[in-house]
Amino acid sequence: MTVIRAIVTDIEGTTSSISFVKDVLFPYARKRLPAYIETHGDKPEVQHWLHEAAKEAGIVEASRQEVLELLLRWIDEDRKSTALKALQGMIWQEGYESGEYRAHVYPEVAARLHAWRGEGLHLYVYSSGSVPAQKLLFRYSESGDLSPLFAGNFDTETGPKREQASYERIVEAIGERPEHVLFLSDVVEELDAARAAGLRTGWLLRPPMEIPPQPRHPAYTSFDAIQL
Ligand SMILES: CSCCC(=O)C(=O)COP(=O)(O)O
Ligand SMILES: [Mg+2]
Repeated sequence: MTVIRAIVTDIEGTTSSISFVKDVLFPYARKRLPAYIETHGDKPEVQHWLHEAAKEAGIVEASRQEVLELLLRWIDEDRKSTALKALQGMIWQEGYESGEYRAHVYPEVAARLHAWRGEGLHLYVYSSGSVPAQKLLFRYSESGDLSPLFAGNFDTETGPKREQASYERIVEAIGERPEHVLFLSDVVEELDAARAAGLRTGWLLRPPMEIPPQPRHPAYTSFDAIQL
């Protein structure tokens, strides 16, 4: 077995519960999106992502109301749109900073990340959530500030998570050979894409999910079970 030198981890369903993202983060952003666009819509960064959302939907000359309705629909559909994720991240910042919530991480995650880092492994995040949203989540986690443990972050600006080319870009960016990189995720299609790019894979199946008799990828119910 080749040595693992770097670990790239997904967030939702892997380090953190799906419920935290779907029942806390998404409703928080959904409720505040109209007012956020109203009050921050003239900022260049917000304008950029509103424009990108309209472009993604193929709407030419979209009104602000049309883009808002589009974004609300995308939140309900859990669409992994880079523009939506960027805007959600800006809104979530207010919730973290006001102490409205802290980010869920599974109980063993912080200690395991610290242990891997202590062993000299380089840790990265690859999530559909925007890079600023990823940094906030680990900074304001229930297990304290975990953000210094990560050497880098990747989001869908690197490419979709179910495409081989995205993982090829990530290993190139981190400067490792793919066989020395372990990708952790709860989504089998993401793991298939990572394996196609030559990475090692680990499938997180958090209880009440169960490991199937012949899993397509090495499967674990927690980070503590992962064999490097
Ligand atoms: C960065 S926290 C928000 C997570 C999010 O918006 C999301 O879509 C999660 O996707 P993942 O790729 O982490 O499963
Ligand atoms: Mg996931």
